[in-house]
Formats: sequence, C-alpha cells, structure tokens
Amino acid sequence: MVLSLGGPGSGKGTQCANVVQHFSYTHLSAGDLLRAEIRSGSEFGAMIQGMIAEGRIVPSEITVKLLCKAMEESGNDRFIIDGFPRNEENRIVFENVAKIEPAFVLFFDCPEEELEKRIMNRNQGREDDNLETIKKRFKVFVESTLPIVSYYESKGKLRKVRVQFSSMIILPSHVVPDPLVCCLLKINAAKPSEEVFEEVKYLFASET
Ligand SMILES: Nc1ncnc2c1ncn2[C@@H]1O[C@H](COP(=O)(O)OP(=O)(O)O)[C@@H](O)[C@H]1O
Ligand SMILES: O=c1ccn([C@@H]2O[C@H](COP(=O)(O)OP(=O)(O)O)[C@@H](O)[C@H]2O)c(=O)[nH]1
Ligand SMILES: [Mg+2]
Repeated sequence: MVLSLGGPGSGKGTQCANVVQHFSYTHLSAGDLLRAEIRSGSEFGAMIQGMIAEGRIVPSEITVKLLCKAMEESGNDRFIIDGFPRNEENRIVFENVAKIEPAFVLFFDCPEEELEKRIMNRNQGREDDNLETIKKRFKVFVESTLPIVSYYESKGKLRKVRVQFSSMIILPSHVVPDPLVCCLLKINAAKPSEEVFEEVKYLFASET
C-alpha cells in the first residue's frame, strides 16, 4: 500500500490516476469515498457533507470503514490511498483496523498560492472549492496533516515529489547595477503534471 499526501489541490488525485494507468494499483480517494457516501443517502450523509463544507476532518471510524470496504471490494491487494490519513487519529485507527502500513508515502509539497489557483480552476462543482473553505482546508492541512507527513519522514517512508522547477534565469547586464556580472536569480515555476508524473513513475518503478 502506498499513500498520496499533500495540500488541497497539490495534485494527489491527478497523480494517482496516472499511477493506475501504468501500474496495477487500485486508486482509493478518501474524499471521493466520502462524497459517494453522501450521494448514497447514508445516515451519516448530512454530517459528512457539513464537515466537508467546513474543510473539517470526518471522524476516523467513518473514513476507515469506507476505505476497508473499498479495499475488500477491489479484488486487488495493491492500493494507492489518496488524501488519507489527514490526522494522527486517522493514521492510528487505520493501522489498528486494517493492520497495514504504507510501503512509502508520496508527498506533493506545493506552495499555498499555487494550491489556491489550482482549486479555483478545478471546476468539478465541489462546494468546498471556494476561497473561504480553501483557507480553512489549508489551515487544517498545516495543523493536522503536516504532523503525519513528519511522522512518515521520521520513519524513512516519505518520498517528496518536486512539483516545482528550480531553475536559474540570467538578467541582462543593463538591468543590474554592476555591468561586470549578470545577476543569477532562482525562480520557482510549477511543473506540468506530466513532468511530476515522471518522478512518481520513477518511485513506483524503483520501490514496488
Ligand atoms: N502539475 C500540475 N500543474 C497544474 N495543474 C495541475 C497539476 N496537477 C494537477 N493540476 C490541476 O489542479 C487541480 C487540483 O488537482 P488534484 O489532482 O485534484 O489535486 P488534489 O487531489 O491534491 O486536491 C485539478 O484541476 C488538476 O487538473
Ligand atoms: O480522509 C479524509 C479525506 C477527506 N476528508 C474530507 O473531504 C474533503 C475533501 O478531501 P479531498 O481529498 O477530496 O480533497 P483534495 O485534497 O483532493 O482537494 C476534506 O477537506 C475533508 O473535509 C476527510 O475528512 N477525511
Ligand atoms: Mg483530490
């Protein structure tokens, strides 16, 4: 089992979709399972909907039950779990119930401005994809999910995927005071998803 973690809009779902096209994994998105549970008319539907609208983390028992059921129904034994665990309690409940630990954890580390831009352009009709909820989701990510990321890092399981280019540009000499040298500036531009997948693909090919 592999986990896919990162802030809201960091590309977790996009990269998991790429993984299942190239490797024999089943993609389980915790957010998609929760949205399907709302649509199914479940007794917990209204509660889940309210929590998602506020960017809050749904009680672990519900999410873990949905994940375990989806794993059982998949008929597969290779999973990439997307957007879960989101807090320490999620992680512990899942480990106790499913009794599996990740082989490795993908982490898409993306700056907040880029996350905001991507979510505002996502156009999937999600009611949590609005500026106000994005702020709340980002806060929950920093406060509750980043500690999980650090936990996996301390266990040597974290694989950071670079979602930005680190490139150098050279300014022409007339725009800098010193004519003898050109100024080298570091710029960070977002990588297209195909390029991000090259790194993900490499990790899957070498680690699984
Ligand atoms: N590398 C990328 N560059 C630009 N846009 C991207 C990239 N990866 C994903 N996106 C777009 O950003 C939005 C959020 O991606 P998504 O995979 O849904 O993220 P997450 O599941 O982490 O919230 C989607 O509209 C997706 O098409
Ligand atoms: O394990 C999970 C996964 C998702 N969510 C809720 O579902 C929302 C959307 O999650 P998803 O992973 O679909 O969002 P993404 O990060 O992909 O934008 C989150 O903000 C949470 O409110 C949750 O409570 N537990
Ligand atoms: Mg997603």
